[in-house]
Formats: sequence, structure tokens, C-alpha cells
Amino acid sequence: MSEIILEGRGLTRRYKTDTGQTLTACRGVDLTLHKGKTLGIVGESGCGKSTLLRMVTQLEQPDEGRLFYFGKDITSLKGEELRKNRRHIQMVFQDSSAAFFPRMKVSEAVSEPLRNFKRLSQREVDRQVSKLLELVELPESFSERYPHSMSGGQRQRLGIARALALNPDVLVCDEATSALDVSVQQRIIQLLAEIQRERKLSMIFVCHDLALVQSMSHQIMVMYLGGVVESLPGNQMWERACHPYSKALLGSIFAVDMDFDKPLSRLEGDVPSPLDLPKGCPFHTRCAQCMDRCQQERPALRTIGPDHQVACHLYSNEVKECI
Ligand SMILES: Nc1ncnc2c1ncn2[C@@H]1O[C@H](COP(=O)(O)OP(=O)(O)OP(=O)(O)O)[C@@H](O)[C@H]1O
Repeated sequence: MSEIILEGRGLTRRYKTDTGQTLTACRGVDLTLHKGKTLGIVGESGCGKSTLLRMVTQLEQPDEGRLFYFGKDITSLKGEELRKNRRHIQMVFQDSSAAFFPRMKVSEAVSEPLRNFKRLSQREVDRQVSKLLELVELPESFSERYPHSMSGGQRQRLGIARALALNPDVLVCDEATSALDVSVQQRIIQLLAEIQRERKLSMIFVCHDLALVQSMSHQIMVMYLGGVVESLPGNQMWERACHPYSKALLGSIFAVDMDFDKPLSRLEGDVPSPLDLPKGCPFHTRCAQCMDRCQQERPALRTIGPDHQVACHLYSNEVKECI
């Protein structure tokens, strides 16, 4: 496996609610991102994906846990050091229209990070803007346009160009293609994959669409109620995912017409409130394979195969083949 770029250990984030309660949005999350690889993160709404990304991009500091960039602890960076480090980890957001000032032309939107971080002549800025637009396959003539006069897909390309302006090592995509229709989505995904290969870029890709995440991720983390319940190589998701929640997510995609040898459970009921977590395994209230132990004891994340961890009592006692 390639070099490790980014590592999170035990990342935990709590919020105080309006009623004075404490909500744990992310609990003890470990993550490892390798050079040139994509880490996909999936899970239902509210499971803590965006909170995790805010910690990874250093928009928020974890309450517990550490974040390492090329092995250096960057958890508590402040001021100028923090600002400088942020350029290495850039983000593409879901809502590209909200990411740009309406009065900023395309050329200004793309060049803003360059002007903030580098002392370049106007000629060099113009040259880099042209290269970035070309990279995301936007015509150079667009540089004089305003983002609001572009389509959603074009704006998302602009968001990618801007995020790549400082040549980051890590690109974090938070539902970056979710608002686009399927054909545009496919093209943006292809573009990201091409840029990744060309630049040896590492990516964290968060998306509700498990099929899409699976198609582009080298490793997938499945989150439930703030914690990781399973992590495994993307190309093994269909065959080897074994947490009942991961199987239920897969089942919800293929329930209609797919014929699987392996039984997939259906996802019933609502996610419990993160303010009132059930005792034991957080998933036990919805799990068709729930045992007594699951109601008492929270399962730890255990390694059950190469690059494969699962937090489930079905796999707690001994290394057990996926069923
Ligand atoms: N600033 C905040 N203050 C209080 N609670 C918060 C805050 N940010 C997030 N939360 C809560 O933390 C939990 C995780 O939220 P988060 O946005 O990380 O989930 P998510 O998986 O990204 O959801 P979605 O897919 O809907 O964006 C939720 O219960 C949310 O209400």
C-alpha cells in the first residue's frame, strides 16, 4: 500500500444542544488515507459524516483524538500554521452555488486561493487559471462569466478547479455530486478519477449513494450514529461486507430485482436519537440478528481480514468468516 497521507485516531466531537444536553456527533473514529487512494464514507443522514470532515479539514478541532498529516500531529495547529496547513487539504461542497460570491467572476473565484497563498504575478495567475479551467474541462471563455450563469455541473467543475488551485494532497468531497443529475454526476466522477490518477491525489468521498461510493473508493468506512461499524476495501463491499447495517444498506439498493446468493437484511425502523443512544450496540434496535449481548455491551471494532474491520458481536469472539 502507498504512503499514508492523513491519519485520524480516536476523533471525537461533541456538541452542546440548545437544551444543554451533550450530543456526540463523532465517537472515537480512526481513519487512514493513503497517497493516490480514495476513502469513501457512507451512512444515513446524521451519522456524523460532515462532522468528521470538518475535523479532517480542520474547520473544527476534535474534543478528543489526534489528526496526523504525513505523520505530523496537526490537531492543535493555530493561527498562521493552521492557515498554511489547510491548503494541503481542500474541500468540494455539495452546494456549489453557495460556495462562490455572486459578484466574483470565474477567473476571480479560481484565482482567489492563489492570491491568498502565493505571491504570483498577474500573468502567472492568469496562466494557472487557464490550466485549472482546462483541467476541469471548462472553456477558457468562461473565465469572464459569473458562477450563477453556469449549470450545476459546470459550477461543480469550478468548485473542483478552485479546490485544486493550491495543488492539495487531499481533496475532500462532501456529497459533491449529489445535487447533479446522473449523467453529469458520472462525468464529474470520471473527471475526479482522471485528476486523481494524474496528480496522485488522495480523496475522501462522502455520499449517500453506496453504489457510487463503492465504484470509486479503495476503502469504505460505514458509519452509524457517530461511530464506524465497518471498514473494508471498496471492491469487497458486495462480497464481504458483514455488519448487519452494511448488509442492510446494500440490501436497500438491490432489494427490488437483484438475485443474491447471500442473504441481505432489510433496514427497518428509525435511527435512534443521538441524544438518547441505546445501551450496548447502537444498531441493536434495528438489527435482525440482535443477541442478548448486543443490548448490554458495545462491540469494539475488530480486524477480521486484510484491511477489514467490523464492530459487531457476531464477529467478536473469534475471527469468523463472513456469513
Ligand atoms: N453544530 C452543531 N451543533 C449541534 N449538533 C450538531 C452540530 N452539527 C451537527 N450536529 C449533530 O450531529 C449529528 C451528526 O451530524 P452530521 O451533520 O455530521 O451528520 P451527517 O452524517 O453529515 O448528516 P447528513 O448526511 O444529513 O449531512 C447530528 O445529530 C446533528 O444534528
